[in-house]
Amino acid sequence: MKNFLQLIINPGSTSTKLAVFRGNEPVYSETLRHSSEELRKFQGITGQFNYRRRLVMDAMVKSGVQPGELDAVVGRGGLLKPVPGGTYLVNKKMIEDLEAERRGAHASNLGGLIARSIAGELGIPAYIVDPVCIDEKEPVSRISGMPENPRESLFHALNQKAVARRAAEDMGKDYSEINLVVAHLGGGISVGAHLRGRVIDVNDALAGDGPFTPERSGGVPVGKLVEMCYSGRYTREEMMKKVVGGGGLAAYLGTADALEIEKRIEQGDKQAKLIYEAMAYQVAKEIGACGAILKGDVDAVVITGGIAHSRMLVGWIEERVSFIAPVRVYPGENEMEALAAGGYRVLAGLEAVKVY
Ligand SMILES: Nc1ncnc2c1ncn2[C@@H]1O[C@H](COP(=O)(O)OP(=O)(O)OP(=O)(O)O)[C@@H](O)[C@H]1O
Ligand SMILES: CCCC(=O)O
Repeated sequence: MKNFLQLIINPGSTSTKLAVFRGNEPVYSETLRHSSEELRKFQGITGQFNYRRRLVMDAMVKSGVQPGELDAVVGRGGLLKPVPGGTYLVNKKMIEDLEAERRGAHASNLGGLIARSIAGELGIPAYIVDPVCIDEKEPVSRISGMPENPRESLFHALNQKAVARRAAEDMGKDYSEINLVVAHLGGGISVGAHLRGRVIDVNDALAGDGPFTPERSGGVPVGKLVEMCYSGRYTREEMMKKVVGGGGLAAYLGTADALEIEKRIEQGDKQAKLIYEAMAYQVAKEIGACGAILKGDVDAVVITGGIAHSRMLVGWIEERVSFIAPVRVYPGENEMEALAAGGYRVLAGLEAVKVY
């Protein structure tokens, strides 16, 4: 393995994670937390660009790594037009789309913007890897029943692809020769059908599609939703908050923290158990749907994300889906490693860089 030095930047809604990787080893890592009071001072997400860039540069100084030694800067991206999976060069067109928030606002948009800004000054390439807008869906999966409102692909592509590759490796296979159902269970939830290395269907984790999550409503009865929107009882912002940010576990139980909910269940809270088990039920139902999409030809069901740490929740899911295929659990997310690996594959010439 060559010793390429990469700066990795992963902006989330409340934090910016950064790391420096030499080859595939992290030599420095830090999570910069941003309070909501701090972020409120800025105009939307793009308005946070200078603030977060400065924090990243300060952290670089602390790390002792000389910027001049870097071979590439890799950021997590971004709400762009739909693209196939891979490592993309951050080019002018991508910067224009990210700055204009052409597909929407998302913290990961800042990944490409900050990466390009730092790399540009150093005369080295900036990349993004497996952005949330990866779209490998089959045409049939896009039909929703409402022509103006097709089903789109917005999901935890970086972690889903990284964990799928890892599961394949652990099974002694190549990702491109097996079929997997991958469920990412975090603040948002996405469940994807991976057919020989392509995510041919997945719920849109941002639009209120699929299972409910710690803080999102997921798919709800749509007729009643329309009635609520026109009832005069809620503003547009209040309705959006019910879908993303204040839905799911947070709406029923007042917290999005699965650990806190498990504590309540252990103390005998029946309502907490009902709602938490319902989330597992909906995830299992979505996994079953992906099993049908793959025509039952599934090599493994893979469960990942922060909540995959939970034996209770994973146990409930396993009870319902283990008939489909063996269940493999990879708790947490490996986004920093996945970004570094994507940059490395291109720097080492193992994979061609994609152009947006
Ligand atoms: N050991 C654990 N057992 C159960 N739940 C856990 C554990 N550790 C974290 N969680 C839960 O995982 C959830 C957060 O997951 P994660 O950190 O993957 O989300 P995120 O990164 O904020 O969002 P996303 O994954 O959608 O990008 C929270 O509900 C948290 O309580
Ligand atoms: C769309 C996937 C990332 C997120 O949940 O914000």
